[in-house]
Amino acid sequence: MKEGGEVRSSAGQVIMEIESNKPAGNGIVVGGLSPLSETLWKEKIDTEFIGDVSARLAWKDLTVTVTLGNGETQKILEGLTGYAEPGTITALMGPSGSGKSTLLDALSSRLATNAFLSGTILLNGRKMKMSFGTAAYVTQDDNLIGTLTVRETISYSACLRLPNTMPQEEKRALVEGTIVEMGLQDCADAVIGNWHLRGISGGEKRRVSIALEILMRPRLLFLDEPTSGLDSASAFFVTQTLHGLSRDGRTVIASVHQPSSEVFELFDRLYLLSGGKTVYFGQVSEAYAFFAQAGFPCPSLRNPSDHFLRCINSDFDKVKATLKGSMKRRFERSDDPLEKMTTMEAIRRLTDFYSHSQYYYSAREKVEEISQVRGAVLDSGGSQASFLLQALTLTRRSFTNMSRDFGYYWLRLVIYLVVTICIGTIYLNVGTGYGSILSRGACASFVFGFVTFMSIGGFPSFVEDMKVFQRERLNGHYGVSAFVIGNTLSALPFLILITFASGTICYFMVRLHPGFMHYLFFILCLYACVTVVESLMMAIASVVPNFLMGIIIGAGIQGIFMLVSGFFRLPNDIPKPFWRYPMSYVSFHYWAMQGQYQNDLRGLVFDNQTPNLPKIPGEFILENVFQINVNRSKWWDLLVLFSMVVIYRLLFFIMIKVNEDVTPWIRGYAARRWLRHKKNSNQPASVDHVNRTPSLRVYVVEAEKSSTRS
Ligand SMILES: Nc1ncnc2c1ncn2[C@@H]1O[C@H](COP(=O)(O)OP(=O)(O)OP(=O)(O)O)[C@@H](O)[C@H]1O
Repeated sequence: MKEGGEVRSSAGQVIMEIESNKPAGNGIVVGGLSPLSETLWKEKIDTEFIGDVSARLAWKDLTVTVTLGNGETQKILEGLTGYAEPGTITALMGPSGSGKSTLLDALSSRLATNAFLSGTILLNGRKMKMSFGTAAYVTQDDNLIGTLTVRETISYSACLRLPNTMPQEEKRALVEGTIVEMGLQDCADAVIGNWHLRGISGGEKRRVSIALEILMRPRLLFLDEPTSGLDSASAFFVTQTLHGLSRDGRTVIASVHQPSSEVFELFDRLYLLSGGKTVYFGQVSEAYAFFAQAGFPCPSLRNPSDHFLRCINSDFDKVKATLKGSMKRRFERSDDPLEKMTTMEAIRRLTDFYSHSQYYYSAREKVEEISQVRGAVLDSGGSQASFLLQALTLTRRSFTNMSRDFGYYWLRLVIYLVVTICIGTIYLNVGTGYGSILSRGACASFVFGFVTFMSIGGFPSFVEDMKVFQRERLNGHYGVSAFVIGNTLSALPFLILITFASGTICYFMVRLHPGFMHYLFFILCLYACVTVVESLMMAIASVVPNFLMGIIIGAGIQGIFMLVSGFFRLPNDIPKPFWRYPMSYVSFHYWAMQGQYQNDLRGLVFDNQTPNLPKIPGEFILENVFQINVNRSKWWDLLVLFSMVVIYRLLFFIMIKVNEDVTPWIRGYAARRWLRHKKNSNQPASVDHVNRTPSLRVYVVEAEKSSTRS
């Protein structure tokens, strides 16, 4: 390659011109990189292409079909053709349900598993060479950690993704540069905010979400409704920031709902959709003329974008149908051609007009032209930090969040202390009288059953954690193992504190079996149970992101485990099939009770029912009253409990993986089978065009394989 010169294909044909780091007209840096961006890209990109890592995206005859719950199929997008060039910002507009998000998802390989794609998507002339780090995707929801400040949020993200070899000052400079780029200087040290912390505004949150995605300097940026829910000033500021990002040579595509005229003017191109079809694609400045030519001129004093949406929003038909009397006559007298026909008719005319217009032909021509140019393989590969650095950063970040979020552990600690003081006062100095035998059993059952049960109180915080994880995971910030390790290590001190404090109160107030080893066993047993419940709830949160459902499922599972723990029904009396084998052995309560009974009763001597009868040794009670296997050491029970701690953490890991890989695969498989079945039964759906399951993860694996091959 010659700098600023030509690149030739093996056949000697000129395939593209590269003007490295050279600003194009009107200050747009096309293909060039700021020194900061270059640090991140140069090691990753085929040196043949260094100098132009800009993203040219083109899509041709794109159709998306989904399978619905009732077995029907529906076309959500139909034959869309368009392109996006570096240095430009494209607005996807259309009424609600027109397919904006689906188009963004299709372009960024994030389609749902029941959605099937046909047509071609080319990035730099290559079929779908896109993976986690290449294109950044800012979703509608700002899933951020509420207890961190803006600066901390961006800094942690930088540590998670920037290479280990990058000096700290450079990382800091990149963070500060991003803060300035997104106009977040004034709120850089303010917390994001959560249910108990007042934080930054909605507009600022949006900008933080965008900042996190532009940190790695992606060349292609997708945004799903970055301005929805914002007031006009915030919406303008956010769009202006995006406009600025595009002028740095990036390719920006954003779906927008009802932009003000100031916001609308900031976009370069407009892709107008209605019912999944293209109504208009071209320069924003030419849309006005297009609508006039199609017979729907924008009335003076009307915001053009409002007019375009008014023309294609069929909901207006329903509104008009409900008008009565003078309101109806007022519409009928209007000169506006729209009032003389239904919106469905207007949409039909506009789509027909577009498909035969010069706008459509020039778009196709441009798409062909872009498709011929084979540019750089854009793959920044997501995170460039080592696994160790990721795990360490996640541990630090999660620990900071846990220590600042009152609802995560502090509230639980308070409740644990209150409840254990209650237990302590109720069983105070339980002694060794005849009645204390049952009291000791009941106390142990309550502590290891109900007290550990309270750990489900952390579920809302787990769900918040999982949302942040899922956003970051989908954008390739780190892997599942690093997340699970970070979460486990950061929770450790809090769980130790909770079990140590509440266990100590309970142990000494009730005066359980005296002796340090007995005390230690009790605390370790409580710790293991609380940790198992914690892991169980995390595993549930990874697949059930709904508070209520998750808590019900968690409570249900624990309720069943408690039932077979050996207290509510003695072990030998539990029905053998299923409940005794395997359920009681699966229940962590069972092992905790077996161990704690031995820990507490063995070695003690209890009064008999009447004073003249001989005293009862603890071992006798264990065997004959609680039906405990006294030949097994209590330490074996503790060992089983700690193995469960490991198993349940692994379960958490496996559940995330299943949710990520297996569930989408099964859904996709079921949807494909259904489509095939419909085809065989000669129903309208066609599978001929269904050439792949659009799973991002599957795609990434394939992309990696093919890049290794090449
Ligand atoms: N995976 C899916 N399965 C079934 N239907 C879907 C799926 N994805 C999208 N749809 C349907 O396709 C239509 C277009 O959805 P999409 O979210 O793309 O619209 P949108 O223009 O982004 O809407 P909004 O502006 O309200 O977000 C909707 O009717 C939606 O219900």
